[in-house]
Amino acid sequence: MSGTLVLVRHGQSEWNLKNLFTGWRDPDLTELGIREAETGGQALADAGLKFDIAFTSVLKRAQDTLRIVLDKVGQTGLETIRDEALNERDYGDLSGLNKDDARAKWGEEQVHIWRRSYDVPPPGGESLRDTGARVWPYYMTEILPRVLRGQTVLVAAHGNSLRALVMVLDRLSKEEILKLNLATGVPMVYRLNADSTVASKQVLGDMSDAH
Ligand SMILES: O=C(O)[C@@H](CO)OP(=O)(O)O
Repeated sequence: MSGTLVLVRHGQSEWNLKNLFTGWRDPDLTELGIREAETGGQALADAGLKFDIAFTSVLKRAQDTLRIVLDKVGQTGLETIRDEALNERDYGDLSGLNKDDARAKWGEEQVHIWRRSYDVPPPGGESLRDTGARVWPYYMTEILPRVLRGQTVLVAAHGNSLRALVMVLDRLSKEEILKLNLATGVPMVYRLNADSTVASKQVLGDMSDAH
């Protein structure tokens, strides 16, 4: 066995609450989102996890979640790499629109296809496959080598950038990943084998609803 990879989706954001497509827009966490991050951080502290390095996106909701988690595990100021490769899927022209208004305008089915198909991008935006096309290489070159050297690495990111990673780690099919909604603020702890396959996966509590 080599190292440990912990993935955590940011807590609820203002735009999750308002039911808006968010993508690369940059809303803050809500009070609930802050509490979700605290709960996730406490679960990591209770599990006795200590990190060597953290990764996050360039968006506030993921960075704030990371800061709260690091505070809970007693590692404020841990070396952190921020990269837009870990950003949420770009929602293109849908960014900032209300999800129900979009359903009224384009129909339930079309909006569902944009939100949950594997390779149909929303207008001007990214599909999950497009998101994976930037997340996977970043994982391979920046994150995985550290885990294989035995480090414990924390990644605080987004619903869809993390779904792209979970798809590969859990060997999920396109159909399976589309059904998976990651809970906010709930850490997923992966222990990896030396050949980069998953030795074990533990989800630390599952008290939060996915959005
Ligand atoms: O709005 C977004 O950016 C994402 C995540 O909240 O939404 P969806 O559930 O459609 O992937």
